[in-house]
Amino acid sequence: MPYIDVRDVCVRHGKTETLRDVGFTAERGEIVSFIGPSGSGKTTLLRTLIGLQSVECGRMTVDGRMVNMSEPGSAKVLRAQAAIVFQQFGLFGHMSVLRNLTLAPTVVAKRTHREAEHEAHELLEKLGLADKANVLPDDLSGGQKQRVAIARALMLRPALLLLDEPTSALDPRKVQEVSSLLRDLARDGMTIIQVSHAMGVVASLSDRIVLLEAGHVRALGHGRGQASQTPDIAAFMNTHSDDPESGASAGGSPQGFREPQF
Ligand SMILES: Nc1ncnc2c1ncn2[C@@H]1O[C@H](COP(=O)(O)OP(=O)(O)OP(=O)(O)O)[C@@H](O)[C@H]1O
Repeated sequence: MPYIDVRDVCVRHGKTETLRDVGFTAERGEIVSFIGPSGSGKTTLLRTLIGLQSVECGRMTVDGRMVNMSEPGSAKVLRAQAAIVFQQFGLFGHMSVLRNLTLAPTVVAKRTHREAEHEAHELLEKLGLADKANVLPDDLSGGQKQRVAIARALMLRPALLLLDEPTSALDPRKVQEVSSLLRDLARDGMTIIQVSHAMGVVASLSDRIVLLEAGHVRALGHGRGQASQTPDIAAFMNTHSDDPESGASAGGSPQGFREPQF
């Protein structure tokens, strides 16, 4: 049984069907990328996975346990093991970077301040932010805020990490560093799901790709750096690989995915 098994998810906003019969699976330790045109439903699907979005139909199991997707507040199975990084980062502006990182672990997870601070300093070091611990978020660049937001999510030691465009504010070198960190985390067993417009990052990181189009799954791709991929995914990635914000040059070529095995 896959670690995540999502089937037939439908989401509606008023009269608009934002997601229609969406499904995919992921194994533990895999990196899954949601790609697709603007407005195709990627962020909505990410929010749905962590119980922030009401659904009209569909089912999902995580680690073999059923998540009640029709009641956002009841997604306890997920809350216990998932963390999300939003596109707007959502940092607490009046708290130092260090406090942003240690707040949830000390208050919610009841870890000691000493332990949480030690871990926070380690993560900040890893993400090239060692000198920013006592700085307020407003005094950081967009890319620094993005890395702080990722570090804060990692402080929760999630089994499942959800990321909405995790490299959008980063320069190419930082894209490489964050990609490398995500790869290491996945190798250690963390399942990572990202929404991304950065085709180079998608190509180099993804074990699976879900191509959304107008709220439904246009194609599912499987495999990192393998010989072929689905024509629809290849076409989408090739058309979007010249996007200057795509990070294509930083992360590798969009070519080379294995045939889908869903
Ligand atoms: N709260 C909401 N109320 C009404 N419509 C919404 C809401 N959230 C999303 N939508 C609509 O759902 C569709 C999908 O939005 P979503 O943000 O999931 O797309 P996306 O693929 O992530 O887009 P982008 O790449 O531009 O971020 C859009 O048409 C959007 O307007």
